[in-house]
Amino acid sequence: MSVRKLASAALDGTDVATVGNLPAAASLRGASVKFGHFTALSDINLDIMAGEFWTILGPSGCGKSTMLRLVSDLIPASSGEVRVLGKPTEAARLAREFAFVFQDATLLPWRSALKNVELPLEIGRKRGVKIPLGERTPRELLKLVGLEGREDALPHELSGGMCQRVAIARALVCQPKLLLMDEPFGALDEMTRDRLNLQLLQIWRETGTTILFVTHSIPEAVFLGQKVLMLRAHPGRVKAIVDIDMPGAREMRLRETPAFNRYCARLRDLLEEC
Ligand SMILES: Nc1ncnc2c1ncn2[C@@H]1O[C@H](COP(=O)(O)OP(=O)(O)OP(=O)(O)O)[C@@H](O)[C@H]1O
Repeated sequence: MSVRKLASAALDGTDVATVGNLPAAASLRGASVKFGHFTALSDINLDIMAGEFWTILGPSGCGKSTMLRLVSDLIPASSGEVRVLGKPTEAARLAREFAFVFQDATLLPWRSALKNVELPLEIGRKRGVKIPLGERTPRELLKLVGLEGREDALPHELSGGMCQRVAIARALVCQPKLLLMDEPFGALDEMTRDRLNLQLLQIWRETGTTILFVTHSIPEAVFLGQKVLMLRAHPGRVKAIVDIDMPGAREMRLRETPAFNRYCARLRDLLEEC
């Protein structure tokens, strides 16, 4: 069964943990998050299948970041269940099944681009964690994100977009099966963002990593996502899952097509209802 069919089965309500041999990259069953008396996320049921690219949209404070923090074991579910690659989130974290990219690149300023990318491997070795030999070395990852020749540059010698690309290379160094991205390009200018969108799609195709990507930008969500998850607020719940079905390559030209604009208009309407 293809990944796409598995995804459809999941969305039809089939228990994907038992569909075929492929576990969902992330699976949430009745998951809720409470901070004291405040419910940030309520009864979330989702299956994000291996290899898919999901974008997450929703009004400010609806729980987009909370959802990524929940999946990445930064916060526990107050009720319900969350699994990553079939494992409880803590086991998935310890097995380095996922990696996180934040809006701020959070590079160590005294380390070169290459040394920043190597950091998770060094930390892993010091902790005695066996890290699988990557298909790509840190140098090759810097090439993949378009930074060949800048390996020795310090973060202050790089632009914001370049620092974010180093952060993506660093996130990929332990070969995560799931990449969680919280507004990674939110602070960048539009042209840089567009360029990084194209590059991220190329990385996604080449690595086969599942991506969960939070954004405030409807065009960005439609351009990148195979599926857009729309959350509504108070409490954070799933408002809609919209399949983005646009044949052909995702190129910048796509943004001028009627199909693209129709998806944007539909999501704008959904957002207004949230
Ligand atoms: N540690 C915390 N303690 C208490 N409340 C929290 C905590 N973290 C998040 N919240 C609340 O949970 C809700 C969801 O927050 P979250 O950051 O996930 O929203 P978001 O959709 O990512 O917002 P934005 O789009 O503005 O970044 C908000 O009302 C927020 O104030």
